[in-house]
Amino acid sequence: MSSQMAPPVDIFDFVVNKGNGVKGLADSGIQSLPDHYILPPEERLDPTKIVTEDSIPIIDVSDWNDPKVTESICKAACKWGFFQIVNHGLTLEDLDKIKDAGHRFFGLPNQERAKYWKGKSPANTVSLSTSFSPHAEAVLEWKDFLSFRYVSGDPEASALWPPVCKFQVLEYMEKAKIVIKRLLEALLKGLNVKEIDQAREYVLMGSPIINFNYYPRCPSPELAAGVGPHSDISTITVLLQDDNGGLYVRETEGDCWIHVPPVNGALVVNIGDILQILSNDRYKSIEHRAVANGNKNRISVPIFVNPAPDAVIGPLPEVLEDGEKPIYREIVFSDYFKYFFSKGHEGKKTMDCARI
Ligand SMILES: O=C(O)CCC(=O)C(=O)O
Ligand SMILES: [Fe+2]
Repeated sequence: MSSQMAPPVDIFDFVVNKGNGVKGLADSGIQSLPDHYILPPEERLDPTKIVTEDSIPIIDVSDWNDPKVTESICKAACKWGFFQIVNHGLTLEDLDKIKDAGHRFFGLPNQERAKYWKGKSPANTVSLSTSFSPHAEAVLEWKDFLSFRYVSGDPEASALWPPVCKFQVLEYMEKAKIVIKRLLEALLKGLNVKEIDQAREYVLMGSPIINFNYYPRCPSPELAAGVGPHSDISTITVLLQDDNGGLYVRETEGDCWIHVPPVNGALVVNIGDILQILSNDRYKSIEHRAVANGNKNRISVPIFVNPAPDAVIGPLPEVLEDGEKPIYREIVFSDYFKYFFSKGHEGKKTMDCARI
C-alpha cells in the first residue's frame, strides 16, 4: 500500500494538523528523512558518547518485604535515578498483551487513529499526539503517542477509549498499580516516610497517565530524535520497552549516555522530577532520550505516575526534619505540567522553575 501513495507535500500539515502522525508519514512512501526531523549535528546522539561498560542495576523484587530489596531500590534511586525490576508480578503474557494492544492501535488506518487526535478525541481521558510540543519545537520528534489518563472505574474509559486496546490498557493498569504501590512504599521508606496514607497517595499517584509511545521505522534514525533529552515530570515512571532497545540515560557525572538494554520480562523504573523535589534532591530525576529504529517499528509503554493536578508539591517534612534546608519551593502539579508542555524538550531545565 505504502509505496503507491505520493508522499505529502506539506509535511507539518499532514502529520500534525491532519492528525496522520509520523506513523502516517512513515507509511506514505517517503524514502528519506524530511528536513523537519533532522537534528542539528550537535543535538544528535554522538556514538562516541555511548558508554558500554556501565549499566543501570537490575533488581529482583520477588520478595518486596526483603529489606535488601528496599535498600537496592533506594540506592539505585540516589545513584542512577534509573533501574530495572524483574519478578515484579506482571507475567510475560501481561507484557506481551499490552504491547500487542499498542501495535493494534497504530496498525489502524490513518483516519481511524485520527479520531483520537488531540482536541478531537471523543474522550477527555484519551488523546493521540505526535512529537512533544509540535508547535513549539524547532525539530519534530519521530514519535507518536496515545495517552490515557487513568481513573479507576471510570465509565468513560470503557465507553469511549479505542476498542482495539481499551480493555488491555485497563487490565494492565490494574495490575501495574500493585507494583507501583510497592515501589513507592520502598522509595518513601528511604525518605523516612513510614506509611502512604490517602493524602500521600493523592500527592504521589493521584493522576497516572499511560502512553503507547510509537516510533515507526525511521529512514535515518541517527539524524533524528525519537524523544529528545528530557527528564520526566512524574513521581516515578514505570516503562515497558520492547526488544528493539533505543533508550539512553545520561550518566550522573559526565556527558555520556548509557544504553538501557531490553531485558525480557523487566520493567524500567525511573525517578521523575516530582520525587526529586519531594526528596529534596536525594533521588535523581535523570535525563534520558530514545532513538527510533532503522529496521522496525518500536513501541514503549510508560506509566507516568503523576500527582493529582491540584496536589501541592514540595520537599517532604520527613526529609527536612533534621533542619535540612529545602532546595525547592512549593508548586502545584498542574502548573508544572503545563510549563513542561509549553516548550520543546530542554533536558532538565523544567526543574529550575521550582528551585529556590
Ligand atoms: O520510549 C522510551 O524508551 C522512553 C520514552 C520516554 O522517555 C518518555 O515517554 O518519557
Ligand atoms: Fe521520559
